Amino acid sequence: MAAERLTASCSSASAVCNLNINGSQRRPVPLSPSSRFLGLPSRASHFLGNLRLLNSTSSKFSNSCHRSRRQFSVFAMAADESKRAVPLKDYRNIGIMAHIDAGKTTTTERVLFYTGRNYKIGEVHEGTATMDWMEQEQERGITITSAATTTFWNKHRINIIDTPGHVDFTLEVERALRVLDGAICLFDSVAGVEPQSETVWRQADKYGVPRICFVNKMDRMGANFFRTRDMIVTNLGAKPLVIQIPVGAEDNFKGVVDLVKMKAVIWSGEELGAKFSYEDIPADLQEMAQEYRSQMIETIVELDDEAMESYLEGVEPDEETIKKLIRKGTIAGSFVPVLCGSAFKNKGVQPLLDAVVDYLPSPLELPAMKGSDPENPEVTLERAASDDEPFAGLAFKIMSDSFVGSLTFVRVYAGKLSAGSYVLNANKGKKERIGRLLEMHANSREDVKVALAGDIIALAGLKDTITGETLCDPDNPIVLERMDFPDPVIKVAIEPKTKADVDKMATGLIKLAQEDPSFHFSRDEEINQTVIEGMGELHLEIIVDRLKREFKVEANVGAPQVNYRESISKISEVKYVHKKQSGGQGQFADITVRFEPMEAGSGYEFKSEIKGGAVPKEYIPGVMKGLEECMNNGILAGFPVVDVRAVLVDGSYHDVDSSVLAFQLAARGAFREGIKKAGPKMLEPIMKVEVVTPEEHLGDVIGDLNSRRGQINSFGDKPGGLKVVDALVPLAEMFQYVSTLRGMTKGRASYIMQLAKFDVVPQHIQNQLASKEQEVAA
Ligand SMILES: Nc1nc2c(ncn2[C@@H]2O[C@H](COP(=O)(O)OP(=O)(O)OP(=O)(O)O)[C@@H](O)[C@H]2O)c(=O)[nH]1
Repeated sequence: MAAERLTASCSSASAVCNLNINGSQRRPVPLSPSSRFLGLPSRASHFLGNLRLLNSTSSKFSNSCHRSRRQFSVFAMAADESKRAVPLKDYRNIGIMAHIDAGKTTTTERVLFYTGRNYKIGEVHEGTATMDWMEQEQERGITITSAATTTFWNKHRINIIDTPGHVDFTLEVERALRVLDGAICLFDSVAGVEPQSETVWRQADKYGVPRICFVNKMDRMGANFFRTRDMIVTNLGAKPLVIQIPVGAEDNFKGVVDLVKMKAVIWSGEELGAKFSYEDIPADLQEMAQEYRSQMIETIVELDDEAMESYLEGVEPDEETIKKLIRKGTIAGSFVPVLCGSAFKNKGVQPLLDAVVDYLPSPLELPAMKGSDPENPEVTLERAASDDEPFAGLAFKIMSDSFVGSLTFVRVYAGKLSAGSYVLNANKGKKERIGRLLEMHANSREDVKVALAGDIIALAGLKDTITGETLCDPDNPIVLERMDFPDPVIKVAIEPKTKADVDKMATGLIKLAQEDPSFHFSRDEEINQTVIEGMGELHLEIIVDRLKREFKVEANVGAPQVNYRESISKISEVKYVHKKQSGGQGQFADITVRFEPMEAGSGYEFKSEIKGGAVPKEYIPGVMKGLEECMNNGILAGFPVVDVRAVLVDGSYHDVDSSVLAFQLAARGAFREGIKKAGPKMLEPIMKVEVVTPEEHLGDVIGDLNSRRGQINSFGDKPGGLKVVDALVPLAEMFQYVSTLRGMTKGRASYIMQLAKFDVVPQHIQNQLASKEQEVAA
């Protein structure tokens, strides 16, 4: 099962994104009713099956959560009165990040159990035994995940925000990381640091999210805590701070040595709720425990002069100081505390929760949220985490909901939000009425009247807000820093099967695009075609499946195509004069534009260096419009042009004959000539691919990757006598790879892939793409 799930994780190329429902799409994308998506159930359903599998346990525990509503009501009452039941310093907004199968769901369920939800836990592994269980999941669909769950530990309120197990949907991870304050990073102690952990780790670095690591599955054959610790150094470039060491391993895993207390924590059994006790450190571990404790203390005293001085004089810091310093270093990102356990065998979860409380930050310990003034984007504004600040929150997820239509999940950064009030969507400049405020607990919900700074809340009935937008106090507008949504890398044409499907499809596409900024669609009336774009095959398969299931749309879907880009390699400067005199008023515009290559991922930028009104202000929008139109249609094969800055350097005008339109047309001419002179090039998405295969198929796997224009970067070993191959391969060569790999290795190999970079397309392929474009244009 693990291999199957791993395989499923890959083909979608890993996700991410921008909402662009109006983007222009001139070139027709072939549509063959063959439907690799709708007509080919095998692979699609394999993927979807796996997704359902992921959701299944959340639904199990979600249902069970209804049983413990009383606890929530207590909180809700306090919130109704705008009083804090839990001080903000005792909030922890956290996520659990992991490579697929590392045990995120199992750990989350244990967390919910030990934090007071007295229900029978649904074991992930039980479900995998029967297909019935997956069918049941199919019934439930893929929309039942919750985005946030609230629970309590040692009087602290812990909001756990979903980060999906499936890093294919990187956007999901990205937006979760954007709104959480700390994270638990889970590793499988046998596999160590796996590629998707590396990806999420880098994302967490990007958002500066403090982390603690939990080396899970210590009961598994081949478990190795210290190897995983070393991989945290080599693969992640992080500084681990070992604060526990395991007592035993594999079948003999009994508990942990807590290096802060210098006590062994031993569990009496492995059943749910098994008791644990603090005991003396076993004799055979005393030396090792002492060594790791010394390392821990030497690391942390560096953060505090006084503690360092005492330590040098031979005085060890006391428990309280040790905890304070671990907390300080964790929040500052100086190191990552490393713990271990076995979620499945119910060992190590309670100390993990203690570590969340002890070492991860409350909203108060993080820098104030930054944003900009919507009226004047150059002005930076801040909102501190406080109920007394003006309200500011970020919508980070939209979810369809069968009861209330759609739910918008908002992280409240500052101020209070009341049911029935009006807030400003600062990105759109529109007011939204807050209908119901719902506090989510897995799949159950509780109406509350007020949400406070630090809360994660679901809003029902918002009309215009999409993921990534800021809601704020209308009298104190602010646009909070947006999340990054990289552009989609593949696209397919989609055509409704019947007239009745046309409207339903439009409604469905709009709703899905609102939920998922990594999904774009566009409609070209001229060629009567709708194209959907996403981050990979799996991503678009899910979209098509959701159109079918949730919006009852039957559609034909074409084969996937890569979203190529065009760019330039050097600076060019052109003077272009647009001049026409055909009786009556003429047209005149004269501009000089410099085109400069920019760093990868920079998109397109326009700058004006006009001095002394050489081109009057009122004509500059014409130049901008002309250039922008052209940027959607590169000169090589009509793909969007990226990473280019266009600078309007100089120009002249005519008092009578100049107009906005004349400057727009001049800009188009300047674009054509300027890009031609700037060394135009075509770019394609390159995927980082990792294939895990039995040794006997290694040769075939490598030969096949080479034939796909792959560049093999490294080989390695995996537990179980498996080989791992790391390669960079163009996405265009990876369609259908899952079935080739399966055939080649009798289903024994698996792979994952994610977007690594955009790179120049080899000349012969550029020529093919360009001649295809010419055929289409003709
Ligand atoms: N032996 C052992 N198995 C575990 C442990 N934790 C989880 N598992 C098993 O590992 C498999 C994957 O666990 P999940 O909790 O679904 O892992 P996940 O990270 O949520 O997986 P995705 O949601 O698919 O990414 C299941 O069969 C679990 O029963 C553990 O501590 N020890």
